[in-house]
Amino acid sequence: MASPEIPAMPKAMERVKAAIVGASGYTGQELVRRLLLHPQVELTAATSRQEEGRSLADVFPRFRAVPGAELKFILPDPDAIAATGARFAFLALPHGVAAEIGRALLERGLRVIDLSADFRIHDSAVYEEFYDHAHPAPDLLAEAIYGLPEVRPEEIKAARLIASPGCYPTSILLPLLPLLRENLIDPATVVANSMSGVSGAGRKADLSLLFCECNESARAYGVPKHRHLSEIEQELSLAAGQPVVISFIPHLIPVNAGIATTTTAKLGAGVDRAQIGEALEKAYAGMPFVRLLGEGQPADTKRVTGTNFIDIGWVHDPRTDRVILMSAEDNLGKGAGGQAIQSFNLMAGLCQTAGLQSV
Ligand SMILES: NC(=O)C1=CN([C@@H]2O[C@H](COP(=O)(O)OP(=O)(O)OC[C@H]3O[C@@H](n4cnc5c(N)ncnc54)[C@H](OP(=O)(O)O)[C@@H]3O)[C@@H](O)[C@H]2O)C=CC1
Ligand SMILES: CC(=O)N[C@@H](CCC(=O)OP(=O)(O)O)C(=O)O
Repeated sequence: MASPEIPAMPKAMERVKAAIVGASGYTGQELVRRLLLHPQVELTAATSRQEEGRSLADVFPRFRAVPGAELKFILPDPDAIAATGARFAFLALPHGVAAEIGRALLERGLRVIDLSADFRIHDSAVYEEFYDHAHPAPDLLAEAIYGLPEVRPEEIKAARLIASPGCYPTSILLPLLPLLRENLIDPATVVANSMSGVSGAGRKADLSLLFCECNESARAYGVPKHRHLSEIEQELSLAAGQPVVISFIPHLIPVNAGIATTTTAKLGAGVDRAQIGEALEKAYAGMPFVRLLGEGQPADTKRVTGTNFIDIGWVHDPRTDRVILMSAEDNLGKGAGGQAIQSFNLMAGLCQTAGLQSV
């Protein structure tokens, strides 16, 4: 009997060289974790002003013995980053700073995936209204693609500059967009309540974020005009084909990571509740990182933290004729670093799920 044929080993693929600017923060650390283990990426640069000269493994001991973690932090100097041969740069920097470094890297031929808010808002006047300073690079706004891979994959593939969405917006937009596109809800009635873990605020010293201030505690903040409303309303309005204004109430809860969002809206006239489930299925069938839980199933942050999934459940309340959408994601995963890598995979012509399959 002939022995079974041994499949040929795939040829070693050339790795795509990538840099992380702002690698010592929370989203930077998530990018490091994912990219060190990404089968088709070589991390060539990681920046931090405070950690310059130390290795990734020294600063983050959990990466000890992981190949590549001997890489040393360098200063966020665009020439030094470009000199490492990186073709892509992830910006995990505060807004305002990101646009300036992003421009310098684009000028040096890199493709940029920005995790900050700097390129998310198409209108620089709206950016200024919500971020309280003039836009640092308004001439680049026209080419930036709002990077929701489930919504505009083809534009992401061709992009030079990605504005990766915010954590709260991702959890609000993905459940709502299909319903607005299909006119299933009344856009004037949308209310979104979100709860975020403390890593959402970044890795910085802030009295209100100390353990004793946050632990065993929950509080609303940023009301009534949290800065994420600018990008949420922009994307909802595009989907609805008319201006949409919503109420959004974020809350801080005492967990390290995870966002749970509950969004409600009145059903449109004559809409049957079954159309809600159908629209979500139609929008996300086959999408690797959107898990539809179905009718009556609440989403739970415990099932998504550490992953790139967003879970979405829904229920109809016949007393108020409102649909209640329940979503959960990791703010550092699908809400930030994971989603940015999903866009990067598309841009680099890789499988969308590469490096993102941990559960
Ligand atoms: N945390 C979250 O859940 C999410 C965050 N985001 C966005 O991603 C970006 C990064 O967030 P996050 O990781 O939380 O932030 P952190 O505060 O945790 O990290 C910021 C990083 O930027 C570097 N940095 C800060 N200031 C400068 C500067 N002036 N020049 C160069 N580097 C600088 C810091 O290193 P050093 O000071 O040593 O240089 C650090 O590496 C932000 O725009 C944030 O709004 C988006 C989605 C979710
Ligand atoms: C808990 C907490 O403080 N969260 C942050 C949102 C973090 C985030 O997503 O910032 P981006 O706008 O860059 O996406 C906040 O409310 O400002």
